Amino acid sequence: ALAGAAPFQHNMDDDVIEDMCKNIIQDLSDYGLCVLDNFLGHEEGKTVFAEVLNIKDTGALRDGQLVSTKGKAKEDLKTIRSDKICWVHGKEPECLHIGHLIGRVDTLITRANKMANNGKLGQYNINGRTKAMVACYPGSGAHYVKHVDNPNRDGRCITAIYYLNLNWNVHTCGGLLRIFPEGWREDRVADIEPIFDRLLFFWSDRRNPHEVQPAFDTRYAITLWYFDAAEREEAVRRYDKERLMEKSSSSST
Ligand SMILES: Cn1c(O)c(C(=O)NCC(=O)O)c(=O)c2ccccc21
Ligand SMILES: [Mn+2]
Repeated sequence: ALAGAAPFQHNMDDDVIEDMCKNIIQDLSDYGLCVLDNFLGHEEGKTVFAEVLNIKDTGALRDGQLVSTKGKAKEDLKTIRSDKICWVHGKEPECLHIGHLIGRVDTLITRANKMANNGKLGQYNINGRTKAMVACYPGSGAHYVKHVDNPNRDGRCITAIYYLNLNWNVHTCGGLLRIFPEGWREDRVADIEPIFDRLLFFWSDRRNPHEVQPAFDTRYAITLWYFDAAEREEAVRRYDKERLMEKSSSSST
């Protein structure tokens, strides 16, 4: 190892991984979502949090969703600033601990996909993912309207969110993630508190509409979206065709 490079946490031992994977497979098939707490452990969680704070301090975070301006007076737009995001590979020198987190989640998802019946997790064949989206909600009532991550088969099948918020209390800080799982009774929702070192998985498609309720303290999370090979390939093909059509129609005009 490079002199002075902190040797990252030894690999999780196998039966710990196996256990977590069984938990993920069981919960995703029963509820469409799965929560793993104390995922990295306190010390490692804090190294990831420190890198996210550094990203924020360097000003790399950009406005996420557009705050709808219609019907809102100018001044209250400022108060409800929206989420801010940036995309991280995990190989950047200032993001090595985020990279380590990504590797750990990759290990789980890959292993769970192998372990699930006939090598598919919820009938998926997971072969890739997006980069990591680092998100920050400034504590000014910023929220995220109810939405589905992947409503139109863009290839994303599992959303993985890692929360970084130390001593988060939803009663005073808000920022609750409320999922409205399809098929649950009308009055049944899944309320997930964005607490430190918590890892959440859920199906990315229309089965899991969800919203982030207004946050009154700074709220950080890192999201990865995992791809199903077939759905992604089909989505890319569709996208390329659309671009081709656009080009041919624009060139013919
Ligand atoms: C900032 N932010 C999000 O927070 C969620 C989201 O669903 N978050 C759930 C959560 O943080 O608990 C998103 O799904 C999302 C999608 C595109 C761009 C930004 C986005
Ligand atoms: Mn979402």
